[in-house]
Amino acid sequence: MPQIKEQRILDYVLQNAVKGDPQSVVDAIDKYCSEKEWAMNVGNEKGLILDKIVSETNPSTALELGTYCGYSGVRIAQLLKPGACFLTVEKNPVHAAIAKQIFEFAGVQEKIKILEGSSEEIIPQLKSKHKVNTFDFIFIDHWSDRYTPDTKLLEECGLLKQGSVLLADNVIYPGAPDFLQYVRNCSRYECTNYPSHLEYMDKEDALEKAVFKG
Ligand SMILES: Oc1cc(-c2ccc(F)cc2)cc2nccnc12
Ligand SMILES: [Mg+2]
Repeated sequence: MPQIKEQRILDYVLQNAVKGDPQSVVDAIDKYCSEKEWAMNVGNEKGLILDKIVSETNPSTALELGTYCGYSGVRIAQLLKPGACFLTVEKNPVHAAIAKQIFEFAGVQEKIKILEGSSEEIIPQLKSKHKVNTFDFIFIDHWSDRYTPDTKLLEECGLLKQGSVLLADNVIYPGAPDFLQYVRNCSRYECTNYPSHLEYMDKEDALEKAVFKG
């Protein structure tokens, strides 16, 4: 019995999903986390909303804050057009290592680059070190107390352009009240709320989309 939950999730994927089939990896993680052990993947209900917004945005450049085991990274990567640049930031090296193996098994490792470290340390390096100009799409799913400071940091670092789409998970549970207050009261954002439920639970949650107006 592997010692940590994330390793057990990876083992379940390796034994139950189909190598090179991203959707089977997503489905296997959802099956394990709804039947065996809860984990903080965005899940299928919110995941379908994520899919719709990624497809509508059709980003050339995408950023994810909070990789965890790579569940949302696989969902996003499978929707990206060829040649799109997708970076995902993960502070926890153990989780980053699990996500790397999930991406490789799903066959999306060529589409996605994991940046290990804290968002506050990595965001200021994105233009210089990672040759990024601006992001078309950003999925915010790390720690809710970083949502607002990192959004401001993205603005200050010139990483947003007119039309950049920010999509934040967990704005109801665990909650990101200061982020909602910031983007909903800032004239530079056009906000839309997508009511849903906490992954694998009946608890209410929601995604918030904030489109940067420039
Ligand atoms: O989707 C999520 C859910 C939770 C979470 C934790 C504990 C609970 F009881 C309920 C929900 C934490 C998260 N942290 C970072 C990114 N996403 C998260
Ligand atoms: Mg989340």
